[in-house]
Amino acid sequence: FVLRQRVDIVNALCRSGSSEYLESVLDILLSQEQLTWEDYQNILVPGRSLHTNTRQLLDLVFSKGVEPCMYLMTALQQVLPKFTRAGSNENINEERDVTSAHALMTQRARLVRELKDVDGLLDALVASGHFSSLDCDVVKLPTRTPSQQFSRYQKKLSSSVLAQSSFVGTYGGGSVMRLDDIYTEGQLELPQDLSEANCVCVTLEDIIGVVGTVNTEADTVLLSGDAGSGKSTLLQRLHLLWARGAALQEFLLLFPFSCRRLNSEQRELSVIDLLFQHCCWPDRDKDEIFQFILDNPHLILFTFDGLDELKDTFSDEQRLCCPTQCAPVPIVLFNLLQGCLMKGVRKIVSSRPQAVSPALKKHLRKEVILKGFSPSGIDSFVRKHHNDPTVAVKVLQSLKTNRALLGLCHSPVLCWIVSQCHKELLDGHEESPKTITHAYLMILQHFFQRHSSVNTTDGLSWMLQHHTTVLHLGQLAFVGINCSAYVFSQAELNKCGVTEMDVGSGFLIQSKSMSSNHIKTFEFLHVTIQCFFAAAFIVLSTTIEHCTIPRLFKTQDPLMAPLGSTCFHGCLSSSEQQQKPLDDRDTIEAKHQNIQITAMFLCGLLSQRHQFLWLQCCSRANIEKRAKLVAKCLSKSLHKHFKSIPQPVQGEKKSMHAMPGFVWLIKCIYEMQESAVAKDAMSKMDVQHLKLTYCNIGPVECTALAYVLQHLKNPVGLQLDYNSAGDVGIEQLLPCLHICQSLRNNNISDEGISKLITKGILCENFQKILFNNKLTDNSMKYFSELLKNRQNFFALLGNNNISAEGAKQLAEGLKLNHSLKYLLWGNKIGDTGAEALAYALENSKSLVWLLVGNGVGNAGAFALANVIRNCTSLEELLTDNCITRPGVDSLREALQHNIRV
Ligand SMILES: Nc1ncnc2c1ncn2[C@@H]1O[C@H](COP(=O)(O)OP(=O)(O)OP(=O)(O)O)[C@@H](O)[C@H]1O
Repeated sequence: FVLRQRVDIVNALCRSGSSEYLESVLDILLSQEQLTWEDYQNILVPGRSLHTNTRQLLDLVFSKGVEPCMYLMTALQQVLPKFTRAGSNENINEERDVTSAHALMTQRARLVRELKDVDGLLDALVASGHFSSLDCDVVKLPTRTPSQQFSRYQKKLSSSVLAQSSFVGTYGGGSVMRLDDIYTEGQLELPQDLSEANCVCVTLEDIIGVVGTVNTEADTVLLSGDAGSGKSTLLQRLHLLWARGAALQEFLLLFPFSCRRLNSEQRELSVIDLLFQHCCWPDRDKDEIFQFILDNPHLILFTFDGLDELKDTFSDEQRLCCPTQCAPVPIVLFNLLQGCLMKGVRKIVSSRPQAVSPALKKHLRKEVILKGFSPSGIDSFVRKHHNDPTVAVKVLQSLKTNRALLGLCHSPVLCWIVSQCHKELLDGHEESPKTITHAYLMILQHFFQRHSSVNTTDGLSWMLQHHTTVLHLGQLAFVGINCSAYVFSQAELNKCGVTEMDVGSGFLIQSKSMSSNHIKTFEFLHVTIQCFFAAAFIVLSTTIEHCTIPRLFKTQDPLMAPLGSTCFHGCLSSSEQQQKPLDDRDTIEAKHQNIQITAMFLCGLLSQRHQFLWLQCCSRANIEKRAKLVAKCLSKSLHKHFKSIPQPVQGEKKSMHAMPGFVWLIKCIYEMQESAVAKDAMSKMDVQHLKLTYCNIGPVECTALAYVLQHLKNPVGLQLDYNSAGDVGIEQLLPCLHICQSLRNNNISDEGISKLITKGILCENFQKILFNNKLTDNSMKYFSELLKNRQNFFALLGNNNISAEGAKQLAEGLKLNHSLKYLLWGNKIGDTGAEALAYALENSKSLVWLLVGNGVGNAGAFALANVIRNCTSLEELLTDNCITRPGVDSLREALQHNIRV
């Protein structure tokens, strides 16, 4: 019967599209011991189609012999009573015992799923005299099938993930914001490779998808991005979508970890402890659930947020392969990332870029970079943040007029600050901020005033009123930054004098935790806010050591000692005081990145603009002394940087390839807003060429760069390729465009281009711009104008989005230009565009590379034959287009002519 009716059985079990019937049959066969747990797993393979699973059941039962087949028929009859077949009915019906017990059996699978309150049911049965307490004990033994235990665990895990991911942490201090209401897509990109390709934007799904994979054998995806770029929030979004069943459904279990919290785990743990104790405890059948995880790694996803916050540096030296073996948590984590442990489980790890050492890169499946908000992202975030659309419009308008502030808003954390402080921003009492420090001071004042009984609008009194809170929180922050501690116990709060009232100011929030150990801990709203308080402490404290400030600026020095001040060591636990050996330049920078952010805030807080705040609570002499010291340290660090530049090879220009440390020092100078400091710092820069390629320069860095580079003694050639300046950044760079040579791969669109070109026409240095950006036909009129006026431009517009229409406009300018060598590869100008260009370029003698990859067909080829006839410099013309035989013949004929000439 099983063999004969195979098709009907498969159809009957799968007709509903749900696996409910199949699961019920399996449950029955399991309870009758006709199937083993192993059989069950072989049949019900998650992710495989229902039909295949059902066929697997039939094959297996058939191979087991007649008796299991009889049980299968009975089970089918129970689960699908209408499923009757001639020849089988009588037998089945004979054996059928239509009792209520039987009815219960039929409904078994559904009842098991739906019965949540077993205890209540048992009580009722005992009360009605149907059950003894002994019966109850028997029922309470674990009698669920493995799939039911598993789905129960999955439900528990997803409901705790849902609870943890629904709200955004930064809206602490009383206000709560749902992630759904505020989440705004950030700009996600794959790393730009060296082949000059356009940067590739990706979506949330692509983080796990195949796009951008560089090592198919590795399981770890890196999500990298600067401080406050939104990495934690993006992971939180992924968690939320998974828990809701809206994304990542190929994974049955998702285990989210925070490296920040893993830091506090002092015990040695095994993977099993890590999963169950730090994420979700299985109330029963722990071993079976773990076995399921081991057997199905492809159905499991781990996320690790903030690898840079882990006290230990990634290393692949200590091997751990056994999932039940205990080891220090960082060792377990590193072996998971490498795939030594639990190979096949997919991992997403987020980190600031500086913390990604070459050792880790070897083990990455791919990298995805989060670049903060795009201009439209800023718009949408501000609108989401304000229920009242008129307020949102006002905030956006005010951003339009303050371009430096708009630049800051590309960083989501700053966009959040600006939106929170919209009242302060819009009331016009104060100059609106253009430095990061100013924005953070604004949020400080905003939080204090929100909780203050006295409504103070002038800066004089708010700082005075709250300066002890700033001091307490500052000390806690400073101690933490010094030893990479971001989670604090109540005892640590007490040691730094942090009172309940200080906590009430809203800057500290209670840590979220999925761990089974429920000790209350605190963390700052955001780690950059911790850096800000640490800097405020350095300004206010009367007890810091003299060397603290110089040490802040020595963070590029590999052998730098910790900031440590003996008077604070009392605040640290002995484990915190143990500094780990510094072993690798990349990771040293990572460990010090928060110290660098602290140093940047210190520059801002001691700037002339903000000194008045501190003068209310500290002596003028003290503040002025510290401000002088900071300026001196900055200048010294930059000079040291310049001195390290090697002498040029004979005949070449002296060139400096800036390291990330250079960009940080420039940002510190910008925060100080003192042109004397900028001038002094630049006075020693003795290079002819400054290469800032791949330096992660976004709009904020462009503002700082333009501020400082204006003070150069002699102009340099500035190369800013492979950064993310974007339209807003370009605008900030205008004052130093005269020294700029190239801006390839910078996310520039038509909006940014008009201003750039107006200025670019006047800048002789500007020769090689704008390949691999986002330009369209709309900006070709500006380029046409530029080409008419400038004869030393040699490369233009490769890999943008220009079509025939744009090519026609450009042709106008090209007629008058005799310098261009490289033009328009990787666009989509087609035949019509090629014809227009061919006409304009008829007499060109300079072109080397033209129209590769542009969808040009035969008509275009015929037209371009003329260009070939006359232009002897051409090396590559029409590779990668759609030309067929007639077009090729015409080009060949032109080439022969060219060669003869
Ligand atoms: N996509 C987003 N939508 C809405 N708000 C966001 C988004 N990303 C970040 N934010 C806001 O910015 C704050 C900082 O972001 P987040 O903590 O995710 O940055 P991060 O990259 O993890 O920073 P760090 O490296 O310093 O830990 C968030 O608390 C939130 O207020």
